[in-house]
Amino acid sequence: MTRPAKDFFAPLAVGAPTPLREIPARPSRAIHFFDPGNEKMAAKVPDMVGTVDVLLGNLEDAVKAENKERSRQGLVDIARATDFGPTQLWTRVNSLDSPWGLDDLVTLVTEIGDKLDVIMVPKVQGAEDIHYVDRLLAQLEAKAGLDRPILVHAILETARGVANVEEICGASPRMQGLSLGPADLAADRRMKTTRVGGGHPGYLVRQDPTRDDLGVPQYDAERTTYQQDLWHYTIARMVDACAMHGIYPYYGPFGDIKDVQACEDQFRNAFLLGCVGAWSLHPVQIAVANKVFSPSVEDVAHARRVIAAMGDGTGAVMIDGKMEDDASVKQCQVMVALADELAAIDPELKKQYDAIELEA
Ligand SMILES: CC(C)(COP(=O)(O)OP(=O)(O)OC[C@H]1O[C@@H](n2cnc3c(N)ncnc32)[C@H](O)[C@@H]1OP(=O)(O)O)[C@@H](O)C(=O)NCCC(=O)NCCSC(=O)C[C@H](O)C(=O)O
Ligand SMILES: [Mg+2]
Repeated sequence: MTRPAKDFFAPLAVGAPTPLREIPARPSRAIHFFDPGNEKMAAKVPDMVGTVDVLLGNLEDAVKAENKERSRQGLVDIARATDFGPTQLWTRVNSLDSPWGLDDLVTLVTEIGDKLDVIMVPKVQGAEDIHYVDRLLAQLEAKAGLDRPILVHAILETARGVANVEEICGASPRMQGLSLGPADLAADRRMKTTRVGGGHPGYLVRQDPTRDDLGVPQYDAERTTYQQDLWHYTIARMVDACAMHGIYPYYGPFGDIKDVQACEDQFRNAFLLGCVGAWSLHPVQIAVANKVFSPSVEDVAHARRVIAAMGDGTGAVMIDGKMEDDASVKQCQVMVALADELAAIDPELKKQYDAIELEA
């Protein structure tokens, strides 16, 4: 049974901080993964502060079993030694059924809980996983004397998780957002792709055959094919569930590091559908995510024009031959609100948005 409404925002342990009523819209275009136990990667972290919205110390998949403790301790050391300024610090802990998940939570919250913004929980199956983490975090926060709650981000990477996506999003006031985990999800669903995210050339639709003068289909004639997005359905479900609960959806990883163009396309599909960011696995993907998840100057200029022309936001006007009304002004407000949030933390973007405004 879910908690009654009157108890939903009550702390789950004596001395734990009061849960937030609203999840702040903090820019998180790129969630950059690094292994805190990898000396080369860890050495790069201090210089990445301020260049990326989120730095995430990854303790789960991609960290070898024999290095789990080293990576956990590495994250504690980095968090203590680094001033993260405007950059958020997240972690991805090991799954709740693994030998490391409990120690990850206990160690990180009690030792660096004051530095951690969000804990990403992999392979979430249903509300029961979030309830478990919720109560444990409250106990640990109380023990550590934390004065603000750590937020929780769930990765959607099992068929059961997808089926339960709405209840996962609404399971706790700590829920900050969801990411797609396309590799684990593909395996769990028995999809026949071995790629880490992105499309597949076999997932396509084909143009109808042309016909000869007698109307006979020419099956052997060349026909254009159009590759489709394998992840469209899941991302759309995530976006609706997140929007319904006032939390944030993210595309996950794109494993073909060298193919920055296809990465950009996959990220843009997610952006257009409503996602606010994606994972970056390699430094080269940070710029891709920052570009894609920032509204273009043209879109911001257009949105501001529509808002200005619509006055109190009701009625209908024509702009450049197109009808704008109460609904389209709301779309424009989404665009401008995001631009304002990003401009507040990204001086280069601010300059671009301000310059367009002057020209308009
Ligand atoms: C993908 C990598 C293994 C590639 O590493 P490497 O071969 O070392 O790349 P480069 O030689 O191009 O690296 C150049 C330098 O940059 C450093 N580097 C590389 N990646 C990072 C990083 N993420 N953060 C910081 N620094 C990084 C290298 O050390 C080189 O340094 P130097 O030699 O001093 O110049 C590697 O990028 C990597 O391991 N990335 C992270 C992978 C990861 O986190 N995977 C887990 C997330 S995806 C997932 O879990 C699937 C999901 O859950 C699902 O189910 O779908
Ligand atoms: Mg995974």
